[in-house]
This record gives sequence, structure tokens and C-alpha cells, in this order.
Amino acid sequence: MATDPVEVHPDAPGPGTKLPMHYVECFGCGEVESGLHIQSTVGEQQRVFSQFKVTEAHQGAPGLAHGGLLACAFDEALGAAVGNLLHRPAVTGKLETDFLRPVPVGSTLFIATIVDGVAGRKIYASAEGRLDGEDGPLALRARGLFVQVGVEHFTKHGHPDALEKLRRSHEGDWDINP
Ligand SMILES: CCCCC/C=C\C/C=C\C/C=C\C/C=C\CCCC(=O)SCCNC(=O)CCNC(=O)[C@H](O)C(C)(C)COP(=O)(O)OP(=O)(O)OC[C@H]1O[C@@H](n2cnc3c(N)ncnc32)[C@H](O)[C@@H]1OP(=O)(O)O
Repeated sequence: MATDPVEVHPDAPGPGTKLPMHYVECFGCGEVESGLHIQSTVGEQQRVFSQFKVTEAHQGAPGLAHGGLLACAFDEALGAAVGNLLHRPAVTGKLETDFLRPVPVGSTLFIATIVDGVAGRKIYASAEGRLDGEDGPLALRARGLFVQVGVEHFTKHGHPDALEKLRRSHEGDWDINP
């Protein structure tokens, strides 16, 4: 499938920038007590690096991370790369995850995401997750299709005050109006 090259937005945060949570109540990156508390940092070119510390709150089988939460971690990491680098409000249309190794409680998943290409409103991103270090054993791979939406997606389907809630979380650091 043909895609256009990725154009990082001129106002996108530069390499080394630690990304703020995109919404304080987000299960992936916000302050939700049992949430994933994922932290992301911008890398070179169209890359973002994220870390997810797996705790007992995230178990599926005893001592192992729940697969659905691992997929959630990738949704967050991929979405953070798309949203922050392109400055285009987008939602996950499709998320594929390959689970290659079990992820134990106590480990930290190092997720490296790249925005691969754009085709109109469709934005493709992919990621790898490694255990306990950027060069650790490969545990997961994921590919996501994000679809750009107008900001009314969030007010119509989510909460009438969605934009205000998002803006408050962002402390005005980026304008979510396209
Ligand atoms: C997420 C909050 C962001 C708020 C913004 C604020 C700040 C942003 C800053 C930073 C962001 C940072 C972090 C974000 C972190 C995490 C993000 C988590 C994201 C989520 O967790 S978000 C929740 C789960 N997500 C949904 O809740 C979506 C429900 N869904 C829909 O709302 C519609 O379904 C929609 C809008 C997706 C499409 O609907 P639509 O009517 O607008 O458009 P349409 O259907 O025409 O699709 C257009 C083209 O995409 C193709 N397409 C669509 N879906 C496909 C699929 N599954 N497979 C293959 N192709 C697909 C079509 O085939 C067509 O392709 P073509 O143009 O080639 O024909």
C-alpha cells in the first residue's frame, strides 16, 4: 500500500523531549492509580521511545503481564508518536500485536515506535517492545493504523467539555485545534 513520507510538524517537540501526559485521566499515560503510567521521549526522525513498568496491577497469569494491557501500552506508545510528531488528532482504527515472549511483573518494557507513513487521513505506525533495556530481548511487535479525526470526534462521542479537559492536561503546550 502506497503512503506518503511522514512530515514531522514544525512545532513538534524535538529529540530528547520528555512528552507530557496527553490527558490526565488517560489509562495509558495519565495519573489513573492502576494505569500504565507510560512515559515517552522523542527520538531522532519520526521516532518516540516509551517505557512501561509492569506491576502486579497489570497481571493476566500469575506473575505475567496481561496481553490486553500490553496491547494498550502499544496503543499509547504508537498514539503518542502520531499525536505529538504530526500534531494531527487521530484515533486508533486498527492495532495488531505479536506477542513473542512473556513479560514478567517487575520488568520494564522499552517500546521504540516509528511513524511509518501517511495516506490521507490514515497514519501508519509500528513499534517493538524489548525487555529491561533498549537492546533487551524482543518481546512484542505492533502495528497501528490511526485515522485523523476532527476535534468534534471527542466532543460529540466523548464529553462535551473534551477539548477543555485535554487543554487543561496539556497546560497549553499545544493547540489541539487543527
Ligand atoms: C486519543 C486522544 C487524543 C486527543 C488529541 C489530543 C492531543 C493529542 C496529543 C498527543 C496524543 C498523545 C497520545 C495519544 C495516545 C494514545 C492514543 C490512544 C488512541 C485510542 O485508543 S483511540 C480509541 C480507540 N479507537 C476508537 O475509538 C476509534 C473508533 N472508530 C471510529 O471512530 C471510526 O471508525 C474512525 C474515526 C476510525 C474511522 O471512521 P470515519 O467514518 O471517520 O472514516 P472511514 O471509516 O471512512 O475510515 C477512513 C479510512 O480509514 C480506513 N479504516 C478505518 N478503520 C479501519 C480498520 N479498522 N482497518 C483498516 N482500515 C480502516 C478506511 O478504510 C478509510 O480508508 P480509505 O480512505 O482508504 O477508504
